[in-house]
Amino acid sequence: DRRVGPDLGPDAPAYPQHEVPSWYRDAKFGVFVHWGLYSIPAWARPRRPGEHVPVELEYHHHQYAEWYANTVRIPGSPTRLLHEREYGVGTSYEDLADSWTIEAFDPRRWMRLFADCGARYVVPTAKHHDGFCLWDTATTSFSSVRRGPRRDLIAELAEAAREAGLRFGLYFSGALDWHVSDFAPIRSATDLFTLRRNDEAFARYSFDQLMELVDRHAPDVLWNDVDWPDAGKTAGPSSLRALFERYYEQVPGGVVNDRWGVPHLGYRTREYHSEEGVTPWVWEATRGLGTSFGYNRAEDDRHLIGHGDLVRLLVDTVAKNGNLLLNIGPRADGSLPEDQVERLRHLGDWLKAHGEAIYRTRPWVRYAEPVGAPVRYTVGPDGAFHLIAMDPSAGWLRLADDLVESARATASWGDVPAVVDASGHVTIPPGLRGLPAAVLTLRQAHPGTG
Ligand SMILES: CC(=O)NC[C@H]1N[C@@H](C)[C@@H](O)[C@@H](O)[C@@H]1O
Repeated sequence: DRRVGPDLGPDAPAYPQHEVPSWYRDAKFGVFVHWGLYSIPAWARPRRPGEHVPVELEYHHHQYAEWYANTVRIPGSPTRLLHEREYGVGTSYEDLADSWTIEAFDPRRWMRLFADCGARYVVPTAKHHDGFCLWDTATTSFSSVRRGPRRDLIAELAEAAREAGLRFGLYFSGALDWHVSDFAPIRSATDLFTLRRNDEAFARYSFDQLMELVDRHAPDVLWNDVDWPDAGKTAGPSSLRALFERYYEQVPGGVVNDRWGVPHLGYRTREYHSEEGVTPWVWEATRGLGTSFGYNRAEDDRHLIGHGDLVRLLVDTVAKNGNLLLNIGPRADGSLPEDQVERLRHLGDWLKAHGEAIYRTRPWVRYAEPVGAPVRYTVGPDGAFHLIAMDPSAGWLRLADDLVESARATASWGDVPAVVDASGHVTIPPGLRGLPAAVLTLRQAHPGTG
């Protein structure tokens, strides 16, 4: 029962054409940061990987800690019970704003870490569904400048990101803002579509907020979430069309995602999912390191993706023409959870050794083989062809027929020549068998260059 979008009628705006910029396609790896009031309670009912939650409990047991403001309002939810126990019945979620202190916040350290771990862009939340603004906005007093930290966190993050050589994007919750809505809590997928404002005043509010951020920081990525208020989807000075036109004018190398609810997008997004194969469109896989974007203190190492699986997730995504936007959920005080940092560093170490097979590459005509050892393919800007073995511990693999000839002539594991026999059997050097993925590079032009 997905709500049919508004009938935009004959005056439906014509949206600007805008290519996904090559910096974005070359970047391959970005860091998402969900940080806000929800990081104070930092709690959602932990969901074990693969656990099935019946659809009627989806929202009652929401695994996203950043949804606390909604979950806490569902009578009897585990979040409501925890909140009453820890904060008392009389404390609202919004009251927490005044208790937010960020004594451990060090934006330069964050950005140096992300850059050192191989990220090329960073996308922090400017405003999530709770409506709390992390920048010096003139549109509301519900912000990190007027409450709690009394600091313009987006400005500090923007400066630190660019100082660290990172592209700087912004996440914005276009459709949901629970501070300026007074609906009942969302308890189903249907509620998610019906319990939201679509009026002109809200469309203008969202437009004004996002334009403040565009005018002030010229973000390289506009990462809108869920949808946009319907009243902003028709013609008018504060319409989405006007927003895109102003954005592209001010940020010619900028890029938007695909969650605006109108027939305009930059790259497509997949959340905790992947594409099936190489796609003609540019896309981005996003997920938390665990089952939540906002920090969830109820999660432990068992809930987080394995170090090796994280490397293979990036490789698989890139081979399918995607980027990975990996989320970090800082604690309220601005410190970064050690188990998250550890995975980021492990990915960074792999990228330091094998980044040539990732950055600035493009997919080949196929991303993998239907049978045989799991491999992924990428093609470098210089024509170098990379076969990435996804299970080096097997010790060997058999090349597809169309690769054997060029492999026998030029293949190497880094600077170690590869041992390839006439049947395409190639040995994986023992020293590489402990890696999460090993890279065989063919330097010579090969069949089917993508
Ligand atoms: C598919 C979709 O609309 N997801 C919304 C979801 N996006 C994540 C990146 C987080 O920000 C969630 O809190 C948000 O609800």
